[in-house]
Amino acid sequence: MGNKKTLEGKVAIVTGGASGIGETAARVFANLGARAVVIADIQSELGREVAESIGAKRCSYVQCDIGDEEQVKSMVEWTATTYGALDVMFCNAGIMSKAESAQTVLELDMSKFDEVMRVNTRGTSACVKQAARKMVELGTKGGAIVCTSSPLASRGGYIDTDYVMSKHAVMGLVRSASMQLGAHGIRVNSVSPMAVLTPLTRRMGLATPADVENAFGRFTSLKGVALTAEHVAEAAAFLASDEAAFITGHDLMVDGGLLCLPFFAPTS
Ligand SMILES: NC(=O)c1ccc[n+]([C@@H]2O[C@H](COP(=O)([O-])OP(=O)(O)OC[C@H]3O[C@@H](n4cnc5c(N)ncnc54)[C@H](O)[C@@H]3O)[C@@H](O)[C@H]2O)c1
Repeated sequence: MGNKKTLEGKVAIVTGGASGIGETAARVFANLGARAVVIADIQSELGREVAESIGAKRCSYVQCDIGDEEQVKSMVEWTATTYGALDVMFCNAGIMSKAESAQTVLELDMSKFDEVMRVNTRGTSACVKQAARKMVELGTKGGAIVCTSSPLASRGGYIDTDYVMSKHAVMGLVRSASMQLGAHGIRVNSVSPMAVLTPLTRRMGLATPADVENAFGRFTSLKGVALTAEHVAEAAAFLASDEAAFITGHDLMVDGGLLCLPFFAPTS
């Protein structure tokens, strides 16, 4: 990353900013000149620590369960009132069912399904809706909404059916919102990272770069680079910045070529 302050003066919200990709995004956004970064999460201790380490002048933590629209609305209102603007909404918070539940269609645990949908689909929708309403109300110029999706939103899954479905829904949201909000000058895009080491992947049993390489290395064409949360955060920052001023409705794959691989290997 260069020294360009591509988010200079912007006020940004990062949902799920207490850990993983969101935490890194909060730091990257601040480094890129964001005037204020609001971390919206349910892990209050972690979230406050991250905000303090970025600096009280630039970063705040707000307790917010994105599955509850009223909490999202209050958090967005608080941000706009405290900092006088809302330029960027990074809808990044997301969950997977616990590792012990493979969530294949035949074994689908519907209560786990409901929780994944409540956060990933309903919660992300509430975040896009409330951020967009506030941007429209404030007459924000160049408002940008970025969601964290997944390459799994473009394919079926052997397992984690609920998670795969939830990310397909996020893509429907991004595409529809980009069409509907374009008239207000608001761009809506997504980033789709391949497996990157975070607390989420650790809960799935992937704890080291070697674990990720063993599990997914053969599925990427790009060799010699390990995906990091910084790569994903920088892709999100690009989409959030004015450098992406004519990009909307786009899903930016950060997948090392995963989705470009052919279905069949050459036989000779
Ligand atoms: N890590 C990966 O390999 C990977 C790959 C593709 C997509 N993603 C997506 O990236 C996003 C971030 O995941 P991560 O890997 O950083 O995981 P993570 O578990 O480290 O971070 C997710 C954050 O979201 C927060 N969160 C969970 N439920 C919430 C709720 N109801 N309201 C507010 N915040 C909530 C958590 O507290 C946590 O801080 C998710 O949307 C995930 O689906 C991750």
